[in-house]
Amino acid sequence: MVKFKLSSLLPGSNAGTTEAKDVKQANRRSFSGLMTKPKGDETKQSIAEAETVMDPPSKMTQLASKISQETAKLEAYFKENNLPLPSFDVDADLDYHHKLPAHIKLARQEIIYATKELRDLTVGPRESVRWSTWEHLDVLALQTLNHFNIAKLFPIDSTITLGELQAKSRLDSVNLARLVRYAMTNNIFREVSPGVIAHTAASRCIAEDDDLQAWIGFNTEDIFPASAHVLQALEIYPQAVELTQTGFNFAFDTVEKEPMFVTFGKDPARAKRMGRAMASLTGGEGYEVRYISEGYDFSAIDAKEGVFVDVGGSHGFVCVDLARRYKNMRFVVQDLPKTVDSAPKPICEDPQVAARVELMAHDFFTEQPVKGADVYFFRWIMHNYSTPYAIKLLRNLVPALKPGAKVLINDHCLSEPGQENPWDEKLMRGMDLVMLALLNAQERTEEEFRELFTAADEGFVFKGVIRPAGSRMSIIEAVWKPDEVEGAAADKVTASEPINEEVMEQAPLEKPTEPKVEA
Ligand SMILES: C[S@@+](CC[C@H](N)C(=O)[O-])C[C@H]1O[C@@H](n2cnc3c(N)ncnc32)[C@H](O)[C@@H]1O
Repeated sequence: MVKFKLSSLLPGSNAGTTEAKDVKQANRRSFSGLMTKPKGDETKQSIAEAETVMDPPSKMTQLASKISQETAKLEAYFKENNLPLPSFDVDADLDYHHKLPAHIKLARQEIIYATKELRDLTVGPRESVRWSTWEHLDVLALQTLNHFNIAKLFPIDSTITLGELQAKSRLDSVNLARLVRYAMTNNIFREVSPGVIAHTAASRCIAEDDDLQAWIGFNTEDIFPASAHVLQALEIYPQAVELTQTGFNFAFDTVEKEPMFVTFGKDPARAKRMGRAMASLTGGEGYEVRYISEGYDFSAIDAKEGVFVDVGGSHGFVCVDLARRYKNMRFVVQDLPKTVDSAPKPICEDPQVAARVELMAHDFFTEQPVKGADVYFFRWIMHNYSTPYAIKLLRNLVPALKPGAKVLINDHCLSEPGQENPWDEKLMRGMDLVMLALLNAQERTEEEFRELFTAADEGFVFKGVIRPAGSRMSIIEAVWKPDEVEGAAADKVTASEPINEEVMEQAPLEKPTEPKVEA
């Protein structure tokens, strides 16, 4: 930040130059009350006073005070409510953010942004850039420790020597020690005395949370190698739209052979890990499924026992959540045969819910078989595809759509740079790059979603985007030919009719159809 000195306005300085005029202007705007020209000793005194007055706190000081103020708010809340203070200790509350009211969540967020900014300023630009290139080593340590199940090898409430830990693991002593000790720099494990390891809150999460382990496995063993091959993919295929020309394909030797989902379909363990990873993310802050049931009003559809189709709905957790809230709607969860086969059966312990949620094998690159449903829902599907493929998915709905049918996309909706809070911006733009690495796909802005529907068919009327408060994801809505809703045409299938039995009984597809993008 350039700081102008009042002394530069005095006789003998470069007053009269353009630069000096600009300086005057700058000062006049900020400090109009100081512009009467002082004389003699008064001059010096006034300058000293003026400089004291005009010296605003530096960016660093502002950030430090913000951190201090917001931390005081957060801590006061913990104390007033007898909650344990955040800590790295093994018995810490692992998800305390869930318990905070909105204004305290805001204070927590402010601390997160301000600490990052203050740290970056303090480290300085050159050193920040230099060492940001080593962030993959955090991933490397997490990958290996998770893969070799190190966190599970000793009880949460006890300690273990590195020697004992090595005896229980497949890693040799040198590699085990260096990986564990690197992880400690991120508060995963701690060394209570030389060579003696204990759990921390973070290593306890890894030891106890199977979905989190799957999330780490999927990210570090699938996304991490894929990311490391994006450069190679972009060198050869700079247009980056095809599903078989991605970083993932280069990493796993499937270039021009098969898209990632086909590879996963052939490997049940890997597919299951991805499914559990998605479940872990869905429990993560800002991604909870409740934002769909709370953020969008389905009561009119519920009242008429309407049908909701979750296209690419994995194991149906969105439908189960909706069915718990809406007691009359019926649900069809569509996914690839192997995913459908691996879904829990029954899909939920509550029979009233389970009876209304049906699983169906369907390849969304083929025509939609459930005709006349009220809602076709795509959660984390459109962002898996570049525009030509995403258009194809929407077009595959068209023969099934009745006037007034809703198409809801639940994805991130990117804002202009700088509009999101810095944490959300980083995560959402991170997801955009993950999509590039795995599938040559992308996150989209509202305008890009609008264009997607327009390009798919002019019968789609774009309605806009809802972003429930607290959610990182948005609900993007289009309605099929809403002007034709009046009269008999409105319901090709009446809402109270059962879902087309023929469709529900169709043989599961053996293999997903690989789409060919039209030129
Ligand atoms: C990123 S996951 C999203 C899952 C779920 N919608 C959610 O919100 O977590 C993508 C899903 O699409 C499914 N999928 C991939 N290709 C498909 C295809 N051709 N037809 C149907 N489902 C497919 C995958 O099996 C996976 O469950």
